[in-house]
Amino acid sequence: MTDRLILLRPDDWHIHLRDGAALPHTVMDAARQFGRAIVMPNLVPPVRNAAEAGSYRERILAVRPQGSRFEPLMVLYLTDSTQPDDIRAAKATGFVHAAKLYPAGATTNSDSGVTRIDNIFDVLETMAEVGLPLLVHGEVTRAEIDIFDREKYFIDEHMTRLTERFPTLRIVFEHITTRDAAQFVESANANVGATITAHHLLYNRNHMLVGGIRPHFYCLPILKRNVHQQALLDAATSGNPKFFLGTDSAPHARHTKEAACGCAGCYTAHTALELYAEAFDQHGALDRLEAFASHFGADFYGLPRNTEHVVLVREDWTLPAELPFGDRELIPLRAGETLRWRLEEHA
Ligand SMILES: NC(=O)N[C@@H](CC(=O)O)C(=O)O
Ligand SMILES: [Zn+2]
Ligand SMILES: [Zn+2]
Repeated sequence: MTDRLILLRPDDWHIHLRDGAALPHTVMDAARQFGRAIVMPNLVPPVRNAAEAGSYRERILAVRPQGSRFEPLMVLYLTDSTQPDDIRAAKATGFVHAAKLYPAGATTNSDSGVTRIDNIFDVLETMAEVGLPLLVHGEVTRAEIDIFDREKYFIDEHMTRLTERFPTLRIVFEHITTRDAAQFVESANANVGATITAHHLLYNRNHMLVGGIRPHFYCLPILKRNVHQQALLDAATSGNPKFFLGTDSAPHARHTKEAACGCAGCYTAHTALELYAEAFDQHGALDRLEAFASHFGADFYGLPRNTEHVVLVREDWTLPAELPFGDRELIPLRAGETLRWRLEEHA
């Protein structure tokens, strides 16, 4: 049995760092685990252009822990009024690495998202031309569609035609949660990849709903049934380079989750690698973890792989019951519970 894993330092290809008083906490956690992270732009107001991405990046760098070389990879938030020139300007910065499509109303802070995908086809054309990947929150938002089916509908109504219409555009189907999405990505062309979260590998909707409703398991896209969890585990551990690590770590202060109408998002950045290691270990695939966590994402984005290493040891330890979060507190996934793996401070 492997008790010590040395991995090339991983990157997180989908994280929410938030802003303001939250930022020192989220950046510290991300920087301890990852070399780089694709930083989601769903602030209020969102990160819509190169200038906004530049100032957000500065705010992140300002709170980076001493000695850390953690690199935030910035993302534009597409709206109905994004123009091809916004894409060109963003690409020219060198620090914007993608643009994100949030269907309006699909998830946290998506009110300014795109109302009709066809309205931004000229923008997508430009992205294909300049080589800026499109990141997609793939859920339809129509009220009559069941929340558990929204990803599947998005594939049928949008993903298929997007990949056909823009065959040279790199597209990341973010935080996939269904067997349908895994199959779609597998059979799509080589420009289509997907991120998979640790919580969708470790849990299914029973964990959220059996024996009481657990708000800290509530995220979007919502946890699905067990067969989908198994399909995601198969995809993540398959060695297929289209599937790579993206935590979708999405912090919300405790009082906004433990509420009558609680926010969507799980906080996993604090123990991301430990959680992924547990999932891969349970699936008998620890030998596949490094490629998923440290190779495939960088390769997909056309960035060099990291050169430093991190060490994971098999060792039980207990997470704190809560973490500080500005002047509030944050309940991480698995708060107060035991983890099987621990990331060592230094390699
Ligand atoms: N995943 C979530 O449940 N929430 C994310 C938004 C998102 O990634 O869809 C957030 O920003 O809180
Ligand atoms: Zn999302
Ligand atoms: Zn997200």
